[in-house]
Amino acid sequence: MDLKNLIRTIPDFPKPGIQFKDIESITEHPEAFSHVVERFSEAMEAHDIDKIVALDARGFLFGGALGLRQKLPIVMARKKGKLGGDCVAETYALEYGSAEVELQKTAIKSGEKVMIIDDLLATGGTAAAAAALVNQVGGDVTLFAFVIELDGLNGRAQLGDVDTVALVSF
Ligand SMILES: O=P(O)(O)OC[C@H]1O[C@H](OP(=O)(O)OP(=O)(O)O)[C@H](O)[C@@H]1O
Ligand SMILES: Nc1ncnc2[nH]cnc12
Repeated sequence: MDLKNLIRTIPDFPKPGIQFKDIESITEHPEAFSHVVERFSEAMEAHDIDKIVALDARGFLFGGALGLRQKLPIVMARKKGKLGGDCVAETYALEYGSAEVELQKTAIKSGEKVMIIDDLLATGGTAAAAAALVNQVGGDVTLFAFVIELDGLNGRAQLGDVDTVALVSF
């Protein structure tokens, strides 16, 4: 499956100079989407994951599909103001701005092994903020999974020594 070739690039979105990698070019092809879920399934075999934390918004697609495939609970880390209930929050920088992400305090039980999943790793700010949230509520992040990694932005440096899988890099 040639995922790399399938992924559409939208030039100058959402800001001039950004080459936006559009994972909808994967989800609109069920065979490719299914291939991605199987690759993530393989990557998590070595980890005894208790829960999947899916990142807002495109990470929900992959986290949702993988969680169902693996019969694991899925929780959401969302942009500020969307979740409700008692939340922990972290602010982070993006390739094209900054944002704040939240997780419900009851989403993770102390000691649970967590996989964080998103469509894309760029600067690593989003994933690192999500990991900080999981840590704040007592969880243990043991795996990061991304469909795409943007090599030039050194996002992995933000993720410490936690196992990290990315299926395609640009
Ligand atoms: O590694 P980083 O530099 O943090 O960037 C990666 C994040 O940026 C994009 O999301 P975005 O914040 O644009 O939100 P969206 O998925 O809701 O469009 C992407 O889906 C990742 O979540
Ligand atoms: N180049 C990019 N394409 C898609 N999502 C992104 N998030 C941050 N940078 C991105």
